[in-house]
Amino acid sequence: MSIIKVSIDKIYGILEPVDLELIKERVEVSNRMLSDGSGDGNDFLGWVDLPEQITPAQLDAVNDCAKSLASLAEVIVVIGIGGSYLGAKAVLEAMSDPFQLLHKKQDKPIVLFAGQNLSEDYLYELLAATKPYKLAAIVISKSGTTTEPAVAFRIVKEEIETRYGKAEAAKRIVAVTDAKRGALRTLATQEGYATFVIPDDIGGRYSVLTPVGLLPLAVAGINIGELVRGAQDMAKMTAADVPFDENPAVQYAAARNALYKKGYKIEILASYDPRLQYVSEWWKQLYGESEGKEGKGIFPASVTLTADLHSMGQYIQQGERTLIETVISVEKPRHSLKIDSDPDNLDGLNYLAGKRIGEVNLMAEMGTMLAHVDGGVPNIRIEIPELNEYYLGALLYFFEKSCGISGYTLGVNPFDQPGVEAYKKNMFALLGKPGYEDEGKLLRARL
Ligand SMILES: O=P(O)(O)OC[C@H]1O[C@H](O)[C@H](O)[C@@H](O)[C@@H]1O
Repeated sequence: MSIIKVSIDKIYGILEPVDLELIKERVEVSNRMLSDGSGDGNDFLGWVDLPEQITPAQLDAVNDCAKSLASLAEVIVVIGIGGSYLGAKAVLEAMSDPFQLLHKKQDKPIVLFAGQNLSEDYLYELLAATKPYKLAAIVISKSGTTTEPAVAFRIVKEEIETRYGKAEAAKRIVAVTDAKRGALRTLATQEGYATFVIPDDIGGRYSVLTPVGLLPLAVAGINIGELVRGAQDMAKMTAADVPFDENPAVQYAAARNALYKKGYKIEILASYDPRLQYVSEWWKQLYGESEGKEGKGIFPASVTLTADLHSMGQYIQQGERTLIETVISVEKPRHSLKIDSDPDNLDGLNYLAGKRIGEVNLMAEMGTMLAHVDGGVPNIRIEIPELNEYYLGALLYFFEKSCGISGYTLGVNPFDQPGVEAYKKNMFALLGKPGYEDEGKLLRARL
């Protein structure tokens, strides 16, 4: 059995088996386009075979750098946005104890993120809170020119240099960027920072298994070897020659594209563990930037359950019927916690006595799935055995593969994001960046 199981039986009733049959061949062709490089954007396919190409020496280099940063700092600020942020954040949250900061003993450096917003207060408070701690930074930008991380890095760099001096700062800052291009590459060379390269043929949202994701995760004590091993196994299980019934990536791509054709235009990724919230955020960038173009594409949304059943649940059950619900279901909790019997039973919960919280969560998941299906929301279920590095690596690669397949099936280039430039142009013009003077005048007149 595959390490990830995709169940699509709960789309029937809304779709006929024939709807899926009609799309099967197309998704398999799309999968072959990824492996033979015959589709649009084929200069960005480096991620497809990346897992098997990662060598033990590369992992050692990342782990060694992580160790040296960790030996210098109690807090490491990871600066990046989009694909240079979400993969590391997703795995870190999924692997972490949400209450780690309350533990008296911190045996790993605390990893904080910056550069993923332009909030003045966020950055101010980050600087203030980290004052008592030994500090280091990892700055990540493929293009090396993205405004948000560049602004955050200027501020954090200044803080580190003021505290430790320029020479020591150069030991506490590591840059992950393009091999040659971009302001960050120039800056890193000039300042003498250690660097890791983001390969040219891997776009930001497909870069979690490059040093973009691996370095911050290694610093946080995550076993990146296991993460890569999971992805390696998933690459084999989703290869173009694996038949449809055994290949979770084509099954998922087929189900969502068949539903899209029938007018299901919003896909909600749901999970029943808040530690998966950022896996959903990572997934939203992956699918949103890959498919949302040329007036097409499923809108990726997410909910964390059961919390959102008490807010978004009403809409999902009875709102406009254009929703697909895709659930990431984790079979085994990391810990065991049982509900005890209470002699007074004032809360009426004795019927749950002896059950683990996980069993209650699973019944909530099953009950919700059937209720939503009955309400007209087709359900796709993605099961993983547990939340560890190996299965997370497999899950991330599964989503990447399925996303490439989905994009080609939809008829778009899943590896560009031309629409993202529009806001940047306006922001530069409004901020008075040289070269944008005329646009600036026009925009200001409209405000
Ligand atoms: O890594 P960077 O070049 O800084 O890019 C960070 C992010 O910025 C963008 O504008 C893109 O839409 C994303 O795809 C990218 O991941």
